[in-house]
Parts: sequence; C-alpha cells; structure tokens
Amino acid sequence: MTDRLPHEKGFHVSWDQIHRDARALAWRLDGQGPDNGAWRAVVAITRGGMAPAMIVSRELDIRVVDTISVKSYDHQSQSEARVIKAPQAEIMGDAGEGVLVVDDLVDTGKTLELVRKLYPKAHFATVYAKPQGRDMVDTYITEVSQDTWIFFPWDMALQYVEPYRGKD
Ligand SMILES: O=P(O)(O)OC[C@H]1O[C@H](OP(=O)(O)OP(=O)(O)O)[C@H](O)[C@@H]1O
Ligand SMILES: O=c1[nH]c(=O)c2nc[nH]c2[nH]1
Ligand SMILES: [Mg+2]
Repeated sequence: MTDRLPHEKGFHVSWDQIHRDARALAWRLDGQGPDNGAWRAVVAITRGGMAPAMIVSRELDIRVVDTISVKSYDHQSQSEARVIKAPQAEIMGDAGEGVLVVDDLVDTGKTLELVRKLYPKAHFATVYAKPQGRDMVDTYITEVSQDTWIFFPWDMALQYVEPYRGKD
C-alpha cells in the first residue's frame, strides 16, 4: 500500500520506539520457551522482522538466527503469499518447536498464516498487531486499529514540514 486513504491514521515509530518495543517483546518472551523456558532459535520474517529479531535475539542471548522471506502478490484479484527463501531445515526441526518467529507487525494475518502452516509448533511474535491478524500472533506488544498505517523508521527520513499556520 502506498497511497493513504482519508480514513487512515498514521502511527509513526522512531528508532528509539522500535528499540524499546522490541526489547519489551523480548522480555515478555524470556523463559517462555518449551525447553526449560529456553528458545532454540530466532527466525526473522524479512525484511521488516529483521530489526526486531536482532534486538530480541540479543536480549535473549540467542545466537542461532535465520530468515524466511515471504512475498505477497496479486493473482487474479486474489492476494496470495509465497515463500521465496526458507530457513534451514535443521534449525526448524520438528515443525518449528522452540523457534521464535519474529516480524515487525501483523496486519491482515496473511503472512503469518502462511508461515504458521509451515511451522505450526513455532511461536509467533510481532511488535505491533492490528485486530484482523491478531489471532495469528502468539505474543505482541502494542495493538493499533485496523485503519492505522504504521510507519517504520527504516522507511522514513527527516524532512522539512510547513508550519501549521502556513498551510492552505
Ligand atoms: O499481516 P499481513 O497483511 O500479511 O502484513 C504484515 C506484513 O507486511 C509487511 O511486510 P511486507 O510484505 O510489506 O514486506 P517487508 O517486510 O519486506 O517490508 C510487514 O513487515 C509484515 O511482514
Ligand atoms: O510499513 C507498514 N505499515 C503497515 O501498517 C503495514 N501493514 C502491512 N504492511 C505494512 N507495512
Ligand atoms: Mg514484512
């Protein structure tokens, strides 16, 4: 989605905010893994999941980190998603048990639905969640409304804005 519709609200996340929220996610997940509370590995859903996954893996001292790349595309007006890069099979083990799959957000839930089908025993964690995709995520930090667009710091740059009184 590139153009914003009039009803859409913007939720602008700074680097500091995503750092704090990803840390909060890590702390919530600490000790919740299936092996005496431990997690075996972190898998980031690229690309947005990579920054939160790095922060989570650092906080929880998990050195085994891999990625899964999911590409959404439109096929005859039906939106589909497919995996274009999978994590190592030996990391995912038995259906992903003990693996933390991390993404920046869940929106419609399509991305997580696909990854969940592949690794049903993994734990799915996102920093932000919208209501439509909430059932697809096991742990998240902040919920925003469905008509909110989340702007991440890696998609933004500092720029000049007109003073409020100067606008038409
Ligand atoms: O719940 P959904 O409706 O599936 O949407 C959520 C996904 O969309 C965004 O990724 P995107 O596919 O835009 O790619 P990116 O991470 O490379 O930016 C976001 O990072 C999530 O992965
Ligand atoms: O940067 C983003 N913000 C969002 O709110 C969103 N939803 C799906 N994909 C998204 N990407
Ligand atoms: Mg993504």
